[in-house]
Amino acid sequence: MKVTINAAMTIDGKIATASGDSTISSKDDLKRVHRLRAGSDAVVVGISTVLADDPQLTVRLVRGKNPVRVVVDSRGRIPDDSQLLRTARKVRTIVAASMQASAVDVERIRQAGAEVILAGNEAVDIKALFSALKKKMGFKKILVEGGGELNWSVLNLGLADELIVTIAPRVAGGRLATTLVEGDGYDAISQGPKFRLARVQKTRAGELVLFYKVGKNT
Ligand SMILES: NC(=O)c1ccc[n+]([C@@H]2O[C@H](COP(=O)([O-])OP(=O)(O)OC[C@H]3O[C@@H](n4cnc5c(N)ncnc54)[C@H](O)[C@@H]3O)[C@@H](O)[C@H]2O)c1
Ligand SMILES: Nc1nc(=O)c(N)c(NC[C@H](O)[C@H](O)[C@H](O)COP(=O)(O)O)[nH]1
Repeated sequence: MKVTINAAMTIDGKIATASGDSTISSKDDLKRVHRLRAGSDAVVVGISTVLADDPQLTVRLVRGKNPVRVVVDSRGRIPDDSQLLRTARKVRTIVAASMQASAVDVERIRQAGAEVILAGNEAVDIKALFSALKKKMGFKKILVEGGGELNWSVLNLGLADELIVTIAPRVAGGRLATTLVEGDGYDAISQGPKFRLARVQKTRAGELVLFYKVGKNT
């Protein structure tokens, strides 16, 4: 199973401002993201992205099929009025929760038409989730669209094969702004995974799109 992380960030490495604005990619770059989605079996985001962006996670800007939408949501907090749950009967949607989710919320999410996968006691067990997506659902290509906490988990667990980052000609600043990779972080730079730059694209909007192959954590 191939796992790709895709995100857009400012020159100073932010994927959202401290107040949650993540309007970063140009229209051209968003078309590339939608093409990426159309070529993926599933697109995965963290619950904080859902709460901040209320995303549809569908293919709209180009022709192509919708991927299955997966939300990593340990406590089952996804709102009933979220676009994802409101359209869960039209576009297959999976909520990955942990034992922290109440039976009431699990049932509420199922009633909305989404499937629930339980994996993990506290945080969602991402390794177990990805294994289920591969073995139970037969998914071959997973697109992780953030945010920063989910990107950390996927990278730190060594689950990512590719990282695609769009650097927009913008600066967000803000010591509390969300960065590309959040989480506990490494003490030493050398502890983190290594990346091989495979391709660089420049867009008409002056963005740089960097395509990395992910090595294993050293
Ligand atoms: N610019 C971009 O490309 C981009 C992409 C996605 C999100 N964003 C922005 O990022 C922000 C959200 O990012 P974030 O880092 O706060 O949260 P996130 O979207 O990565 O969600 C993290 C949350 O998911 C849940 N979770 C459960 N198990 C987990 C696990 N094993 N690993 C990680 N998370 C787990 C936890 O509640 C955790 O706090 C929003 O402002 C959004 O707009 C930007
Ligand atoms: N590549 C990229 N550039 C951005 O500028 C941005 N904000 C995101 N954010 C990732 C997130 O998962 C969803 O792309 C958005 O929340 C919007 O998703 P929709 O258009 O509603 O499907 N991703």
